[in-house]
Amino acid sequence: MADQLSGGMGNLSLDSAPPAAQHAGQQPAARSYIPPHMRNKMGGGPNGPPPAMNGPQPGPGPMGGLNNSAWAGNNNFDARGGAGGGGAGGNWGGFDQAPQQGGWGGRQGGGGFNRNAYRGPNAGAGGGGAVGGGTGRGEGRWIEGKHVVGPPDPRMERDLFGTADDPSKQHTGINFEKYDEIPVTPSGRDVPEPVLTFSNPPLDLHLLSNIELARYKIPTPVQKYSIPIVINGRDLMACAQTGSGKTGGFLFPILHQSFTQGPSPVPVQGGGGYGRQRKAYPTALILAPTRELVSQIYDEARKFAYRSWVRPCVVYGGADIGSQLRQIERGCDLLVATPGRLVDLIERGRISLCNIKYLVLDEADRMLDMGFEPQIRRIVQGEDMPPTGQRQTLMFSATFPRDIQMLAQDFLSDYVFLSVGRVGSTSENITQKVEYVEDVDKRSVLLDILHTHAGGLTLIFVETKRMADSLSDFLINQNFPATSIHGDRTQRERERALELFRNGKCPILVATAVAARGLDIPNVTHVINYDLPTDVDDYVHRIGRTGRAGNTGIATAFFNRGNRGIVRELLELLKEANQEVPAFLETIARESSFGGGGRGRGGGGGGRGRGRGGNTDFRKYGGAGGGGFGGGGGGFGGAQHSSGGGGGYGGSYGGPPSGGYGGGGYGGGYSGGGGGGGYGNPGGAGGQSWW
Ligand SMILES: Nc1ncnc2c1ncn2[C@@H]1O[C@H](COP(=O)(O)OP(=O)(O)OP(=O)(O)O)[C@@H](O)[C@H]1O
Repeated sequence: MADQLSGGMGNLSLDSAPPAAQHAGQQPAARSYIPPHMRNKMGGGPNGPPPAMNGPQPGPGPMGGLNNSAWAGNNNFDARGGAGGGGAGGNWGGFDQAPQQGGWGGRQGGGGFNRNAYRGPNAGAGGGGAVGGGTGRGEGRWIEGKHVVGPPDPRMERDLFGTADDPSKQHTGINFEKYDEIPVTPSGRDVPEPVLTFSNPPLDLHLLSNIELARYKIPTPVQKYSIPIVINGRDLMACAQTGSGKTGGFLFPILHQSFTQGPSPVPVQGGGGYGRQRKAYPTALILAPTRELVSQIYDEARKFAYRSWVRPCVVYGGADIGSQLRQIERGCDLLVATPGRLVDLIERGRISLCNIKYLVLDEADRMLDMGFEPQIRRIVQGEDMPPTGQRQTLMFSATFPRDIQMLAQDFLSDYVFLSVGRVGSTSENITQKVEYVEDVDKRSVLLDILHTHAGGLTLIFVETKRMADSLSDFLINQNFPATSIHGDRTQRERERALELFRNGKCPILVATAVAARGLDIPNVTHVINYDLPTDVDDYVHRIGRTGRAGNTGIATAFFNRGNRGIVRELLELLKEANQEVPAFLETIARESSFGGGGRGRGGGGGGRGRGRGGNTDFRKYGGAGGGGFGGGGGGFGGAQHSSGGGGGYGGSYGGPPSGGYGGGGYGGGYSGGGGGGGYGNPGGAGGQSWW
């Protein structure tokens, strides 16, 4: 019974009387925060619990759980407080306004019933009582309209935040301060002024204490803008360089809002009963394309939600769904998910999106690109998620091609577009080298590089899963400590490979594009594009696995005529980032522009509106031109992918946005003859829908 009760109700975020919405900048939680400098003065060590003031007393004892019939739906039940056990509740004070009868205890045994946790009569279907917060390690609660921060947990703190010299955590590099020089171009109606520091106001004090634990001193440019934009209730599409802190860019304002506004009530019809099929009602949903990336975002969310009422959860495919369900049942306020697994959980009736206030699409262009669009549409438009205008939608990526921006509009309302860094540029923290290497020579050139490159981690990108395996086998045979990661490996194998890479036991990782986006691994000093991707945006993301958070890195690409499809864009990119441009690239670019064919995508340059320059707010610049390349391409694109119709996508987008995609190139070439304008659903290469 105790088991059933404790934890089992955790996700019943139920509240009849939502806390009075706090306006941005108000700090209701301030009382429960004890600044680090005060903790010592109050008697506790820097990490130890401060002494009790008027804070919660120990839990009410072994039978605390069922007091006052909370179980029967009679209101007085703190969902996460756990009805079970009781008694073990800690003795942590320090909240001068905290309840008298609380109890901090373990999720399983502690907490007990908390009279003061009652938050209103609308107990809803399951009688699941008050909202917000747990009594597990490192968790806080939302009680009577106030955020009551949980007690510090030194061990958890070490796990989450590491120590100052921990090599497994990313540390800012020598160029971190230079981020401040990066130009930021916001566009849209009434863009709020950026914040310059991590401070209160506007940010919640408890969030600030977590940011301090993470040793972040100043916000990165994308964070400076995203914080006030989101706090002011706006939607956002943010395009910022790889490794420049986009994760914090969405987590900080969402957590700030959550800490100040508290949880949302679960709808009465919500089916949040305590039967076997319990449903979670997260208020924030973060979608990302790969398992590794959602895990990483989840880890970040745990850091910044530490000791708060917000409980982050993560779900992704390829892993045991049972344990993910159990995790969700213990409480799920901020959900990080891959689209496929989320759809699965929705179909099983275990997650409702009706309470979503914040929707984040990380790596949004990838998410809306090939493969993911149907699931995203289903999640965002085909279920019970509140529509645009009633939720905030945030999209982040280092690249935002215009065609994807067009598509993304369906999910946004009156949004601000943020472009950080020169348009679509890569970071100058990354030294980019391009070497001419024929396919047959790639292995030996790679060995030369690996022999001379000392120290740090090396990430090698190849195009196919089979190549990833065969190249890593080859390297192992050559006595290089290598491993591989790709979509055909099991989740365990993928995790293990990343772990070995991260901790330096296998400092060489051969990867397919699955590792291209978002992964934040400290000390990756070299990225090698053994096979170049066909899309220059993919190249941008891949090389962005190095040179993060102001650190420096090297990116080497093996280029030969088979890669001429991206030669123009690559050239442009190198110039933009002040990199050395080898003469052969110029030559091949010239050849290409005289009709050398190419590989469809952008053979003639740009097309599809994706050319360099495709990362500006398309509302501002209209659909025209694909960043200067678009118009001219004509027929190159058709050569390989198009079975008819020709035209490639050279025509690009003519005309202003309202005029739709003129020119006709886009729909045509890539799909093999769809032709004629529109950005329909060209059935691109490999039979995969582009959308
Ligand atoms: N304000 C900050 N101060 C110091 N370090 C920061 C700050 N913000 C983020 N970081 C660190 O910078 C690194 C890169 O951040 P993050 O992974 O969010 O980058 P990103 O922009 O999402 O990159 P990508 O485009 O590759 O996904 C992380 O290790 C993060 O901890």
